[in-house]
Amino acid sequence: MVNDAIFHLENVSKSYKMGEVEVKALKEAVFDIKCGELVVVLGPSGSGKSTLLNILGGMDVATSGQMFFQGADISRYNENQLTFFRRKSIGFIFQFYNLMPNLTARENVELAAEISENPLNVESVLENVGLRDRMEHFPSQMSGGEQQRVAIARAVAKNPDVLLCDEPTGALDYTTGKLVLKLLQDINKNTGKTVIIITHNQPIAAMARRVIKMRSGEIVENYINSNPADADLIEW
Ligand SMILES: Nc1ncnc2c1ncn2[C@@H]1O[C@H](COP(=O)(O)OP(=O)(O)OP(=O)(O)O)[C@@H](O)[C@H]1O
Repeated sequence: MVNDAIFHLENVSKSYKMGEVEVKALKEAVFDIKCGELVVVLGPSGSGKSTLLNILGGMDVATSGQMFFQGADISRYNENQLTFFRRKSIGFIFQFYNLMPNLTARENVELAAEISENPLNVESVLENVGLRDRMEHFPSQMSGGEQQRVAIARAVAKNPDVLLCDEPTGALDYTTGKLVLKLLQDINKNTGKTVIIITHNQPIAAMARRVIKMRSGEIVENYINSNPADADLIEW
């Protein structure tokens, strides 16, 4: 269900100093993301997508501007508050899964659940991502798509309000990538969690309710798809 803004950004900028040179990776970003939306942040390499994602997820802080999460001004948070915010509110899904190689699928998910305030049942979450028969397998015994499903289960089991996905299909073949997108879309529909996917892959934007386009550090478009496509039907 889509209702109030979960993220509200006001003139958020991020600069990096490279010796004498200043790189403006994000320039005066202004937008809202509503609670329960599926959002695709789209842009070419170097456009500032990861910079934006790092700020949204509390992994980095803006150089200037304000960012509100559920009404709270995150831009004023100290390190401890940011750590708590990341733990409680954000589930991260990365291109290369970032699973612990020496832990089974179940243990990888349990580890995340253990440090969470209000975790979901680990086995149910693994079942819901289609890994009932894979729980005792190690990452090296699973395909890329299965590993990404473990990573999704790990993010979901924390029971965060937001799933932040950084190129979640980047390391997967076409068919597996589509299955992962479908899973993210289903989680968004069935649980109402806000899902934010960053990608350079234009056709993926069709599955989003909100599309935020970036170029050279700027938000150049921000629009609503009134009729988002089923992830199954997207082609690239
Ligand atoms: N830690 C950093 N130090 C210096 N410059 C950085 C840093 N991180 C990003 N940049 C620069 O900021 C700009 C935006 O980078 P960013 O990684 O956010 O883009 P991106 O759209 O995610 O790219 P890609 O799709 O290739 O990951 C680039 O010019 C990049 O070189």
